[in-house]
Amino acid sequence: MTAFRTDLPPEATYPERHPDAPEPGAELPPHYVSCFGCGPGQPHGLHLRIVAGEGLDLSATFEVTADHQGAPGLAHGGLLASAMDEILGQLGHITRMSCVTARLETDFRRPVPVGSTLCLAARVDGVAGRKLYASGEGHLGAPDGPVAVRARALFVQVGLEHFTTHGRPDELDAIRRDPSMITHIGDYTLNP
Ligand SMILES: CCCCCCCCCCCC(=O)SCCNC(=O)CCNC(=O)[C@H](O)C(C)(C)COP(=O)(O)OP(=O)(O)OC[C@H]1O[C@@H](n2cnc3c(N)ncnc32)[C@H](O)[C@@H]1OP(=O)(O)O
Repeated sequence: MTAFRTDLPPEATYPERHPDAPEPGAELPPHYVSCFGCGPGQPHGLHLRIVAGEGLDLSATFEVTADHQGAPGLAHGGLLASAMDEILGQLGHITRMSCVTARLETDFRRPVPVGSTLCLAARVDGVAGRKLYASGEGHLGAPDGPVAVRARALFVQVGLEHFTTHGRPDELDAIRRDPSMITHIGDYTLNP
């Protein structure tokens, strides 16, 4: 096991954009209505709106509000890491791999004031078996603005049983009652 690293291993390959990946420019559907990162039904969430790029990449905007403070008037680092985790995890939409985060490394390069818009960018760096390597940044104010946060992550592909085995029964029952709480595309159920 290559523990505690997200470096791309030599055996990694750069996958094709999946033929059924969302069209470039399309906004991705939230994978789960109550997701902290993207769920519209999560009142305390980040409400990221994530858009597919031309290749194996995504972009998003994150409006930093007073609810996201750590120090007075400044974003909490853990929330910035959460935003990066979300957009990096949703790269699975492009490769059609349902993944969970195994490792997330974050560099905080500049303070992020409340009231800022953070423009997020994320890309697949490579895939090795079940492992998907990804990286991304958050730019202050504009997609070419100064980098405030950088992240690199390793995601591991899992089956639906990961969620049915480990998820809390209350939420799983709610999804059984209302399957529209999670996103299905054709015969493909996104990581809930
Ligand atoms: C669809 C799109 C929309 C999807 C939209 C989804 C967006 C959601 C965004 C948020 C995502 C999250 O926060 S997910 C929630 C946070 N994450 C979690 O709860 C995951 C908790 N961890 C686990 O359940 C488990 O540890 C797994 C599934 C990650 C791995 O367990 P496993 O299945 O038994 O596999 P295992 O053999 O241990 O590991 C597989 C390979 O990965 C390597 N590996 C595992 N962990 C690490 C690690 N920390 N650092 C380095 N390497 C690691 C192993 O060495 C191995 O390499 P090799 O020997 O094969 O070479």
